[in-house]
Amino acid sequence: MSNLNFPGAFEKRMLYRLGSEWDNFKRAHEQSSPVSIRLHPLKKSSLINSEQVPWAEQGRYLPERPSFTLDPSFHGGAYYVQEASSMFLEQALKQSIDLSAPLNVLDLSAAPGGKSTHLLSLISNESLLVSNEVIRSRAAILAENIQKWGYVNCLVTNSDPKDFNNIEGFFDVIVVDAPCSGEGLFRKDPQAINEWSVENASLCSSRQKRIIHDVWPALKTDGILIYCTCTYNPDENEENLYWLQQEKEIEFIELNTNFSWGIEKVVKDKVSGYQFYPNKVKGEGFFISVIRKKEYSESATIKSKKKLVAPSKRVIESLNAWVSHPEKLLFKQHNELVFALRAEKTDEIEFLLQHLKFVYGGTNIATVKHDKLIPEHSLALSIILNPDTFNSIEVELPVALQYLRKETIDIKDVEKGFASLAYEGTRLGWVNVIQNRINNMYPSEWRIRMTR
Ligand SMILES: C[S@@+](CC[C@H](N)C(=O)[O-])C[C@H]1O[C@@H](n2cnc3c(N)ncnc32)[C@H](O)[C@@H]1O
Repeated sequence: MSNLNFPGAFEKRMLYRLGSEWDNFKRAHEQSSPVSIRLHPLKKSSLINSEQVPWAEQGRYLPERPSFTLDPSFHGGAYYVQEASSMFLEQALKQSIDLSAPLNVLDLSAAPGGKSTHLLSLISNESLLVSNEVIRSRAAILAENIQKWGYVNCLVTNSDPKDFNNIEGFFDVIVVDAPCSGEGLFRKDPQAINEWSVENASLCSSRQKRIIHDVWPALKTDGILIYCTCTYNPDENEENLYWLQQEKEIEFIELNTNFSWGIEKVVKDKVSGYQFYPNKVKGEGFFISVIRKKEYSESATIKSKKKLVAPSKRVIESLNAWVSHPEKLLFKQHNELVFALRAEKTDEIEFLLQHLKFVYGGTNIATVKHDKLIPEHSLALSIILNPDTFNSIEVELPVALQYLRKETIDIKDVEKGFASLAYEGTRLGWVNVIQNRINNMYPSEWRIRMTR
């Protein structure tokens, strides 16, 4: 990375803001971006011993960028590739709310799923995450990443922020990782420089205000709004929050940051936020602020129409053996598909579905075909699979890659029936072992096309 040409107006503003730090800021953009991942807390990974991201328990820096596409563990959801600064969400949550409580959490602008998978690792099993993305094609990628992460307490939706207007006082936490002018990504993605303009940054600022305004009623009194962007533009950060402070009764939550992390506090009147600069932190540009809603909010009355239907008793009895804690789940069926939801959140999910556009919910368990049950791919990747029910076949890298490319695989001496395929202890999906062959059940739409 070298010789980035910053837009003139950006350079002028940053020079004024950073003063003597400007040269260091520019120099940081001549270095390559640190590579970081966040480990799944319940799956295995050989990358666990890499250097830890100081503000995120499962965050790890890698010495260089490997080919993630050719690492089967990545496809099994053993880790998520995520920029380190944005993992600071963990501190924002841990320092502002009791994460052992059963919470309703909304990630409003969630695709491709970095913050949502992180949230699922942090909240309790009794909590519910609504992971929403307004752009349809991006919502599909989000659903894929959520399935790979394998938690059952999540609902993926494809709604506009204003659809949350009717879900008054429902959420304990709302994360708005707002679409922004992306100045903090200039190093990692120089294309962001070409897309930047004064007009676009100003449009982003107005859109962010509209998003916060639309989603605000859905936050409970005393609930937490975590607002973040990957930009330095004050109009999209502290100025927007200053506007919020003028409009609503709120309180900013101060976070403890270790001096050595290099994070800068931004203060404007009563507004406080935290800014990450690539010359000071080991990560990209980022802004985050944590706000408590102080004004009164009516709480949503959970009246659901109970549209979701249960599968037959016979199906439930069979599937009870497929999952680890069947007593904590409710199975529901839509056409041939049976999926599981956390029992205590089912009414809330039914209520939410009256207002939001459903994409994916809970964990897909099985397809009912005549009187047979065929395990769903999501179940293989999920943390609720009962590991004793199906055979698991551990394979080496070449076979794992053949499997992920959906090619024919040849494994000798395995029992007939459905079995999961695992690489370094992480399940990748299902195979069906029949007489003389093995059916590769990897989803066609997810197969990898890269050969090396
Ligand atoms: C910064 S990205 C989110 C990244 C994501 N939170 C993560 O950690 O992986 C912002 C998201 O906002 C979505 N978005 C775009 N326009 C929006 C709007 N008007 N309201 C809400 N979200 C919007 C984008 O599609 C994009 O997925």
